Amino acid sequence: MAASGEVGEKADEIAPLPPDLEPEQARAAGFVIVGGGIAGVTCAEQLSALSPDDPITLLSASPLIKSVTNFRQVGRAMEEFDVEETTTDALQKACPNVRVVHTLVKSLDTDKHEVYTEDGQTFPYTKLCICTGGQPKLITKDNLHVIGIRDTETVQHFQQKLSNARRVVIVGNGGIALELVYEIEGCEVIWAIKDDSIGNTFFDRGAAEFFLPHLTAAKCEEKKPLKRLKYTHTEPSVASPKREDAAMGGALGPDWKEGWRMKGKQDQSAHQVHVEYQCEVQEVLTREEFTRTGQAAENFPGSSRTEEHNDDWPVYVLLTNKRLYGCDFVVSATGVVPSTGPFLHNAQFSVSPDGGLRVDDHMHTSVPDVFAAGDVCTASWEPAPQWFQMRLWSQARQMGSYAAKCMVADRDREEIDMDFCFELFAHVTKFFNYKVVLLGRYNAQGLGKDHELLLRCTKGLEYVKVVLQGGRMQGAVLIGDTDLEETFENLIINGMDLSPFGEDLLDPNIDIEDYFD
Ligand SMILES: Cc1cc2nc3c(=O)[nH]c(=O)nc-3n(C[C@H](O)[C@H](O)[C@H](O)COP(=O)(O)OP(=O)(O)OC[C@H]3O[C@@H](n4cnc5c(N)ncnc54)[C@H](O)[C@@H]3O)c2cc1C
Ligand SMILES: NC(=O)C1=CN([C@@H]2O[C@H](COP(=O)(O)OP(=O)(O)OC[C@H]3O[C@@H](n4cnc5c(N)ncnc54)[C@H](OP(=O)(O)O)[C@@H]3O)[C@@H](O)[C@H]2O)C=CC1
Repeated sequence: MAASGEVGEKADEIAPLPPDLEPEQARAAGFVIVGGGIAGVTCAEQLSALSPDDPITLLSASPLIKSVTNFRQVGRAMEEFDVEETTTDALQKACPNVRVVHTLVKSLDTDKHEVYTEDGQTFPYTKLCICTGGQPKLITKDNLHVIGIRDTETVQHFQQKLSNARRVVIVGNGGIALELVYEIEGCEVIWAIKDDSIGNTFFDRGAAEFFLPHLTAAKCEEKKPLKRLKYTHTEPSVASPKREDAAMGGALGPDWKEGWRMKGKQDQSAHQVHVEYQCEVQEVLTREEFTRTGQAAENFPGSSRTEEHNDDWPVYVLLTNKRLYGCDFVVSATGVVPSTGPFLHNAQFSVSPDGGLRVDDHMHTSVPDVFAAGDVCTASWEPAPQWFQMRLWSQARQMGSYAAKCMVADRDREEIDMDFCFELFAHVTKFFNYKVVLLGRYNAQGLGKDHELLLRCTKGLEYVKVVLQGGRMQGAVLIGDTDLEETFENLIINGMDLSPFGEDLLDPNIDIEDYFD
């Protein structure tokens, strides 16, 4: 089973070449960051803290930028925080040496150390950090019936379409799909996934079984929210997806559904989710195409829904299992493509097969003085055994902050150690209104067959899975209020031999925390 984050490849081509600028010359041009998402804003804030007298320019295509609030370090690698969309004034007030410019970057001259924008401005830099995020990787191009979700505008568009919809097809088995199938009410959902269990990106078949009843039940009563997010509706901008050459706004993140009504045209509030397992989309046809090609029910013998052929749907989705579904629109929740557009004209960039700018263990790209952080980059260093990259809010924050430290150290020609957060993968989130904590190689990613799993599950309450190899904990999935995350995080980091404990490790009658104190 594949997790979306694969272990990085060796960055043998990446050879950062610090310029021969004297420190004073270097200071004059200052730091430039492209992108006002969480990676870019965190990078700017950290740079400002480390280098309060140097000019820092943040170029962002979106008028609103992201800010992290209520940051809580809940373990050595685990963190929780709220996210807000804020105005550029707020950042400039908090960090007086940061100037935010609302503009779209068009190109870069890495020899001259200059960034060019579409409105004709030139920004020289000493050190540049690219934090341009990503865009939805859609199953089709330029099909008005197939939409992706990334920023505030795309959610608005989705919400508007949903309000008139009777049925929607959701494609993909990752974070967005998991959240949508839980949130959508008053609209039938056909969920098409490649795998044989739901939520494959985040958990295994056991955890999928735990969540399955929630696909058809009414939504759980809201517990205390894990995180709160404030989003402001924005006007179309240089970040508008309506413009062909535009960048998107900053990606949504924790609790992005709050404040958005996800209701279709039908009255009932219970979920109506039908999962089509082990299939992909073969074709998306408009009503006209469907009629023109003379499609008939007998062409789709596998389809269990013969009414598709009589009903007048705006769009039809043919799956590889030969099932056919008419629907009002399709959500392609099929991952992210790094937004590297303006930078790839510069052939010096080493790009990973997933389209990200390859960065070394100091967040340096293959181009001198150019760093990258967040969704746009691909971690290309030899990772610690229990860390891998996943395009997540938490990693965007961590990379942005670490990139800033590396930029300052590089300018000052100092050595810097890698941040501890890259020692252990840790993700705290919420699915189906349950707290979900993922630690280390939680899905035994890259461990081969030589590992064992310990499981504990109480239906409707909690699901705990531990991945062990050679008696040592390599990863864990904790669903529900298990209170085990800090202990397990320590056990993974310490690499203690747990074989003497056997299955007692998950015995609910043993207070495991006391055991290891
Ligand atoms: C619907 C949704 C829900 C999510 N939920 C979670 C979650 O619960 N937990 C979690 O950890 N992660 C979540 N994520 C992932 C998380 O939001 C992203 O990993 C993270 O926001 C990436 O941050 P970033 O700063 O790298 O990129 P982005 O937020 O995409 O920011 C990129 C910025 O660059 C700007 N830009 C792009 N091109 C240019 C250009 N040429 N010139 C100038 N500016 C430019 C954009 O306008 C934007 O401001 C979610 C993502 C989505 C889409
Ligand atoms: N709570 C959280 O932490 C959340 C995080 N996010 C993040 O936001 C980003 C975007 O989310 P999302 O779009 O869901 O991306 P994800 O990477 O989470 O999931 C993408 C899913 O789509 C599948 N897929 C890819 N291509 C196709 C295809 N052509 N046909 C069918 N299925 C396909 C992938 O399968 P495979 O892996 O086998 O290719 C995977 O199951 C991600 O970085 C995600 O981590 C989003 C929402 C919530």
